[in-house]
Amino acid sequence: MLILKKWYLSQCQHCQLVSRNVYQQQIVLQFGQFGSRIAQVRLPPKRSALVDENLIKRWTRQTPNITNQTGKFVNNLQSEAIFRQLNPHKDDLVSVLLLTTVVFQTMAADTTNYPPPCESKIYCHGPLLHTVQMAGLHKDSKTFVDMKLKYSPAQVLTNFDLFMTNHKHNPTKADIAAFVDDNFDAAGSEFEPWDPSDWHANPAFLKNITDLELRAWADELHSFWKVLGRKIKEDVKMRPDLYSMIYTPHPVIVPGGRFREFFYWDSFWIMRGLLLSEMHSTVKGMLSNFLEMVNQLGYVPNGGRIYFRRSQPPLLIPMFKLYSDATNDTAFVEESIHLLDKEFQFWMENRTVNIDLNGKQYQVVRYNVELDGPRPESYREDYELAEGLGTEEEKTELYFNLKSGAESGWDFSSRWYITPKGVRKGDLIHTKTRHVIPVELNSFIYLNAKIMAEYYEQLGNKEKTAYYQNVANQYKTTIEEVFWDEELGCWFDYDMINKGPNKQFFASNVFPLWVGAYSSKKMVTQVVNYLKNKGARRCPTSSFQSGEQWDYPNGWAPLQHVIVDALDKTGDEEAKSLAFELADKWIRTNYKAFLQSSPNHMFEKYDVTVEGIPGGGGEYDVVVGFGWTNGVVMDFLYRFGDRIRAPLAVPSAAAISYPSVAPATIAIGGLTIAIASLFGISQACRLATSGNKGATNTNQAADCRRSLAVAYQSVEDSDNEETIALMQDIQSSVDLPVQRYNDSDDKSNPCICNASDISNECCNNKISSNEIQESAVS
Ligand SMILES: OC[C@H]1O[C@H](O[C@H]2O[C@H](CO)[C@@H](O)[C@H](O)[C@H]2O)[C@H](O)[C@@H](O)[C@@H]1O
Repeated sequence: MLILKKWYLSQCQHCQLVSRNVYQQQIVLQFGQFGSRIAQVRLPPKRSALVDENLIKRWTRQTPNITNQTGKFVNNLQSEAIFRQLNPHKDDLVSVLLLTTVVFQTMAADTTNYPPPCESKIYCHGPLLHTVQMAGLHKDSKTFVDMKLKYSPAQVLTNFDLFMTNHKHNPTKADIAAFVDDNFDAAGSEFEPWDPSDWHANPAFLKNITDLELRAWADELHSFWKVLGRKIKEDVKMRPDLYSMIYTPHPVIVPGGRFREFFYWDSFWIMRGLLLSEMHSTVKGMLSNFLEMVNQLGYVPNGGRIYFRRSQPPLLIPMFKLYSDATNDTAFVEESIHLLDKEFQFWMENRTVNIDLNGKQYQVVRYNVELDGPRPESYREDYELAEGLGTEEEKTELYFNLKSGAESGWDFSSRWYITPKGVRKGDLIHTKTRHVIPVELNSFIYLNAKIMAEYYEQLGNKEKTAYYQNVANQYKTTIEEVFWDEELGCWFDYDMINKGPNKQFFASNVFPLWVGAYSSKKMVTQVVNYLKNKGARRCPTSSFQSGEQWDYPNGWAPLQHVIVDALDKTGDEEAKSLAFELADKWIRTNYKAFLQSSPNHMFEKYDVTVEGIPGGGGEYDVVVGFGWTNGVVMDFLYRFGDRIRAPLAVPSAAAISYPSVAPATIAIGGLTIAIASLFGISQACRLATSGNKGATNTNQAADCRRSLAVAYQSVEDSDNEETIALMQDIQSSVDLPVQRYNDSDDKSNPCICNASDISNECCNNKISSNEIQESAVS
C-alpha cells in the first residue's frame, strides 16, 4: 500500500496524500495546493490507474467550476464526459474517474454552498491552518489560532508556499514548528497591563457574609478581577490583519487560562460578580463592546476571536437588565435599545424553525451554525472525528453540529447525541445539536422578549412593547405545550429527528423555572420533586457519563446558579430549601478545591460527586481562573451569607497533581492524611481516567486506582460515617480495582490489582494460581 501511495503521489505534484484517509481500501488524494480546501479523489489501490499531472491540469482547466485554490468541484457529468473523452481506452482510469465523479458529486453540495468558519486563510481555513494544526505542535489546538502574525497575511502565505516547495510538500513536524516560530508570535501577545479603575477594596457585599473564613475567601475572589482583566493593545485596532483577536475598545474580564478573550454567555455570571464588586464602569464597558459587535456583525460572537463566527446563549439583554437594575442607568438603555432589538432579531431571523405538534405549528429556536470545516480552535479534533464518517455530506453535517454545539455553550454533551438509528446515546460523532430544540434557549428567548417589552414600555414605544409582549406570550405557550411533561413534572428538549421529547435528565431541563415561563404553582412543586427524584441534590449536568465535559459527573457554575436562583425566587419553601442545599454544596466543593490546590485555584467546572474535585473530560484540560465560577460563588455567598458556613477542617493538601508518593505510605498516619490523600489521589485518578486526553495514561490510571483503593481502605477502617459516605461517592464515579486474596479467610495481606494488571507479581501469581477471591474494595 505504501509503495502505491508513493507511486500515486509521484504522478501528481499538486496532489497531497492524506495518509489518514486510507479509507475502504482506497487511497485518497487531495487536489489543489497542499492541504487546501480541496476535493478528494478516492483511487482504487491499483497501480495501473493512471493519474498524471497533465491530465489533472487539463481536467481542471476544462471543467469551469473547478479551481485549484478552493476546490469547488461541481458539474460532475461534464467532468466524467471530459475524462472519458481524454482517455477512451483506459478502463482502470475510467473506474477511477467514476469514483472521482461520485466523490466530487457529494462534495459539490458542501463546498459550493457553505462558507468556512471565517475568511482568513491563516486562522480559519486553508493549507497553512491544515498543515500546522494537523502537525499537532501544541497540546491545545487553540494555541496556534491565538498567535499573532509577524508579517502581513499575504507575506506569511507566500512564506508558506515557499516553505512547502522547499520541503517538497512533505515537511516534518520540526520543520513546521520552525515555520511557525519564524512567522508567528506567541499566543496572548495582544494585551497590555490594565488595572481596573473602578476596583476598590471592601465592597459592601462582603458584610453580608457572616462566616469570616468565607468572607476572606470572597474578598480574594473580589481581587481576582484584577488578574482576569484584559485590555487589548491599540496595535490590534491598527493592524487587525495580524491578529485573530477582535478589537474591542473597553477592557474585559475573561474566563482565564486558555480562554484569553471575552466569552459571551460567561459574561452574564462574570457581571453578577462584578456588580457585587461595584465595578459598574467595567460592566458598562463590556456591554458597550457587545453592542458594538452587534452593530458590526449583527450578533454577539461566541468569544472575542474572528474564528468564533457563531454566537452563544443569548444573554446580552439579561446582562443589560442586571446592569440597569443595579445602576438605574436608563440613558444607557435608551441609547442602546435599537442594538438590543437587533440582536434579538438575529435569533429570530437565523435560528428559528417551525415544528408541528398535535395539529398545531410552533416557532421554536435552536442553535444552528451552517459553516463548513473543522472549528479552527479545535481543528485536529474535529477533522479526525469527521474522518470516521463515509461521505463529505456527513462530514459537513457533523461540522455544522459541532459548531452548533459550541454555540450552545454545551460543547460537548450526550444531550446532543442521536445515532443514525435515532437512539439518544452514542458518541461525539453522533452530535446532532441543530436537530434538537433546547429548552433553555427557548426560555432565554422568552426572558429576552419579556425584558424588551418592559424596556420599550418604559421608553413609551407602544408598538414595540406590543410586539415583544406578543413574542413573550407566544414563547410561554410554546414552552408549556412543546416542552412540559405533566407526568414527569419537568420540561424536556424536543428532538426533531424522533419528533418527540428527550426525557433524560439534563440540568437545562429546569430553565423555564428560572425565567418564570410557567403557569401554576403546582408546577414548582412538580419540578422540585423531579429534581429530588433525579438525585439532583448536587445537580450534575446530566446523568450520563460520556467523557464529555457537559455531562455527569461535572457541575458547572452557570447551571448551578440558574437552578439555585430559580428555586430560590419561586417563594415556595421547599424550593427555597433545596436552593440553599444546592448552593451550600456548591460552595463547599468550590472552597475545598480552592484550599486543596496549590496555588489556590478556582476551576472552570467541578466533579459534583466528590467535594473539592475539579471536573474533567472533553477536549482540553480543566481551566483555572475562573470568571463565571467566581461570579457565582460571590452571588451565593452574598445571597446566603447569613447562614452558609465554611466546611470544617478542610485539609490544605496541595495534591492536585499526580501523586508521586508510594501508595503504601499515602494512607498511613491517621484519618486526616488519608482524606487529604484521597482528595489528591481521586483527582489524579479522575484526570487519568476520565477521558481527559491531556492526562490520559494507562499506567497513571492503574497506579491511581491502586492508590485510591489503599486510601479508601484506611478511611473506611476509621468507621467515620461522613468519610465513608464520601468514599462511596468516589467509588461510584471511579473505576476501582478489586482486592485479591490468596486465602479468603485471611484478608490481612491483600494485594490490589487491576483486572488487566499482569506486570505486578503478586497479582499475577494469584491470578494464575487460581486461588483468588475477588471482592470490590467497598
Ligand atoms: O475551545 C473549545 C471550546 O471552548 C469554549 O467552550 C468552553 O469554554 C467557554 C468559556 O468558558 C464556555 O463559554 C463554553 O460553555 C465551554 O464549553 C468555546 O466557547 C467553544 O466555542 C470552543 O469550541
